[in-house]
Amino acid sequence: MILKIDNVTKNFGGVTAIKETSFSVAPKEIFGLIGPNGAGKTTMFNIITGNYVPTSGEVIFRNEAISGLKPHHIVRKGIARTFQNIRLFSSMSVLDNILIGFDFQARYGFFESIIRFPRFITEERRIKARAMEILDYFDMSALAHEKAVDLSYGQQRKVEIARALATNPDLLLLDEPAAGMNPSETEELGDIIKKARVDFDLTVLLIEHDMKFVNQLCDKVLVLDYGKTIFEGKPADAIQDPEVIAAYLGDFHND
Ligand SMILES: Nc1ncnc2c1ncn2[C@@H]1O[C@H](COP(=O)(O)OP(=O)(O)OP(=O)(O)O)[C@@H](O)[C@H]1O
Repeated sequence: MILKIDNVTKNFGGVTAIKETSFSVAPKEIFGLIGPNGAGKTTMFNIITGNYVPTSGEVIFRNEAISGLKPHHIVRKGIARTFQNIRLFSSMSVLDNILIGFDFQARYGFFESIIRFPRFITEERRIKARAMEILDYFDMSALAHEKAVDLSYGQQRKVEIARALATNPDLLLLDEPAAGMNPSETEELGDIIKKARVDFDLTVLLIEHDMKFVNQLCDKVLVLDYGKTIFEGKPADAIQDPEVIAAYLGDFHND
């Protein structure tokens, strides 16, 4: 298993956002975390990425306990994420947004970067070339010098994913990647995620409300309700499960 959530609980004052939750994600799996609003999905992401420390329990990534590590250390270990609300630097170019993802990887020191030692310049060229390759992979190289804010919503979501991939992760966390997308953008996104899993050797953990998307994309899902697991298994079985249907108040039948 690449990721193991071991009996994690997270309390905020009197609110228990996650209660004694355990699950494991296998390498190269596309794993969906689903559940109604307030179920604890984003809290779980924040625990995995080091933004929150669990009240109890442990997050194990590639056989190493990582709970309590700072977010930038966790990125270095190979976990990247996107956010529910797009967090691009809107007035910066698409390329510069991708380059931010590379920042932590740079192998030069502070003084080298000021004096612009040859090693710094070579490294800068290498990183730019790699960023352009990633943009090309997303069919967006023509947009490299556009401001992020001038892109469509679907394109901005793709840039966010591209930036996360620039950190060279083994595990990619996507928080509602299809939110606000139209059906054709959603379909394209699903294809990209499946393709990137192979081409970037990725494991994907995603939060999503669009059950059609989840059903087509995810190998496995975990359904949370009020911080507790109510279902774990195949998405096609989840949407038939009475407890899951009750928790979502029949939402699945709306599309
Ligand atoms: N920083 C915080 N302080 C206090 N309570 C919090 C905090 N973060 C989350 N919660 C609470 O924890 C519970 C779970 O919230 P969380 O955002 O994880 O749910 P979610 O499943 O991601 O919901 P949504 O689908 O609406 O994003 C909610 O009751 C929420 O109010």
